Amino acid sequence: MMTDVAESNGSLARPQAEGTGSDPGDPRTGTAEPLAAARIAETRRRIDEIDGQLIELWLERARLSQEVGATRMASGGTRLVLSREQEILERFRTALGADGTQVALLLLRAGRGPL
Ligand SMILES: O=C(O)C(=O)C[C@]1(C(=O)O)C=C[C@@H](O)C=C1
Repeated sequence: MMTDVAESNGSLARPQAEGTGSDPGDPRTGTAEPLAAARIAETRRRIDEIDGQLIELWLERARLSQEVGATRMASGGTRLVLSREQEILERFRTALGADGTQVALLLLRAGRGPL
């Protein structure tokens, strides 16, 4: 499947076009070379495991964030704590660069909702 990807500059980029002159072989792996295809399939199994864990962690984090917000608001506190959000944004930016900031913004939104 060809899927557009949002680049950090806001433009949409197409992944490297299929059919750039080389033999795609099996379209599921993108190679005609059996050893490479086997290695790709094996590595993809690990990628799928990691993606599953990321999804679980994403959902768990969102639930915990909502719990913290509900506890604070039920006690008369604020919905948001912006200094805490800054800490989180900085942590992700330090570890992952500008894309880390984007990830952290999405993580925060998944928990407390849009600003
Ligand atoms: O840590 C908190 O106080 C939370 O409410 C959780 C959280 C987060 O998702 O990390 C969400 C909203 C706040 O503005 C800050 C952080």
